[in-house]
Amino acid sequence: MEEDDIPVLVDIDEDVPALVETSALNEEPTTEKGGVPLTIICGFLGAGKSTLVRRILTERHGYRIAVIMNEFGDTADIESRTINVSSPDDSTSDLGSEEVLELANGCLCCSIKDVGVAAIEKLMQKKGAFDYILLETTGLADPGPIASIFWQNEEYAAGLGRDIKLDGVVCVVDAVFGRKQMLEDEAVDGVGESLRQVASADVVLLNKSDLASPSLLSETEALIRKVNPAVTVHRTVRAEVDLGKIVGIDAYASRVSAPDHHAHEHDDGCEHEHDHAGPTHYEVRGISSLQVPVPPLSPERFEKLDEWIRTVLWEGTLPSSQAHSSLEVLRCKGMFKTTAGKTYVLQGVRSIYDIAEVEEGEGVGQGEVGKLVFIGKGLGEDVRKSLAAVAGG
Ligand SMILES: Nc1nc2c(ncn2[C@@H]2O[C@H](COP(=O)(O)OP(=O)(O)OP(=O)(O)O)[C@@H](O)[C@H]2O)c(=O)[nH]1
Repeated sequence: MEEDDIPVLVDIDEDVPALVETSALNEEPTTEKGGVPLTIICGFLGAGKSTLVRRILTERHGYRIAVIMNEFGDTADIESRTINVSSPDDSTSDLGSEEVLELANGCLCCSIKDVGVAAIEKLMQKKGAFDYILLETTGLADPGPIASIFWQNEEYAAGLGRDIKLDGVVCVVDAVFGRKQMLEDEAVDGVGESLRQVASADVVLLNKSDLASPSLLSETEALIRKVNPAVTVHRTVRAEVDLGKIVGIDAYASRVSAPDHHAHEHDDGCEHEHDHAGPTHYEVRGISSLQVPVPPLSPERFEKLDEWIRTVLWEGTLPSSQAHSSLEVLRCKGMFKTTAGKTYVLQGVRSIYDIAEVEEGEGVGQGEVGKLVFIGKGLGEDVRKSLAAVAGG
């Protein structure tokens, strides 16, 4: 082993050393658009999150990434975790809290357990050290609340999201047990965390695909798409995936793919685009998704749609309903046009949402009919009909 390859432990209170400049993730560094991009990695227990993280921390990919192990969820019953990123003859693998491990490939492995979001901001203040953050949640954590904290939004412009920009949520699903877990999983409030994770994800790695039969892989993938029609699925073995497919995807930017247009990778490594027509409403054990077409909106309809979204996301009810709040939107996204020819993109995580105009040619799906996708609890046929009536689809 060469001297350069030996990881160095750095105390977080000392200045994090500046790393050697390497190629940025994108041609245009996303930091210029405000904030260091952050990807949340969640996943089912034993699905392969650590395998993915270890790969990122040890492979020579040329990216400067800080990987943060997080315990933001319910910390009470979550075991303490470490990642072995060292070679077998290295004894520095066991990371304590508030430590940063600088690795030979330019990555930083940060352990800031139990100190909350502010600690990441603290890390950011010592910046220059890294230009991309991967946040690994525990196997049981619901990524939704964390995602909404980091999502760049006016509400947070002067707060926590100032230096960090949410790029996407990646969920690692076990190809062997994932389907069973999704179908059986039930949390205290009746919706399993595994379903919440899939519902909140922008990208799913269907990992351990070497161990699952082709039919199980197809069934699991179909279930994932039912829970989240807007997600991109990559089948992986030992979490081997081109990093460009999980980082720098800008899933919360005002540029989204048409929600029912999926790319997924087959075992032959060949990627195909699929249009999934079929039903537009699904329910899997409490989590449902709905999708409606949106023809070009007049200003009045646009206002009505905005009001609908506001009421559903903020109050948990339909605008016309006197009922108590019963709806919970975990994620929404979509794209539509106005009669004036402008294109808008909707992005939402829980109660936070944003409708932004996109430049002509910037968005994908230049057709006249747009689409909206909502994923969450209580989104039944009545909600779909109500949205369809407002959107005019
Ligand atoms: N055959 C096979 N084994 C895998 C694959 N990915 C991971 N493994 C193995 O599965 C086991 C669990 O993987 P981890 O990466 O530790 O999973 P994890 O999601 O971090 O697990 P927890 O943190 O305990 O939830 C390890 O023994 C891995 O070597 C894969 O694609 N195929």
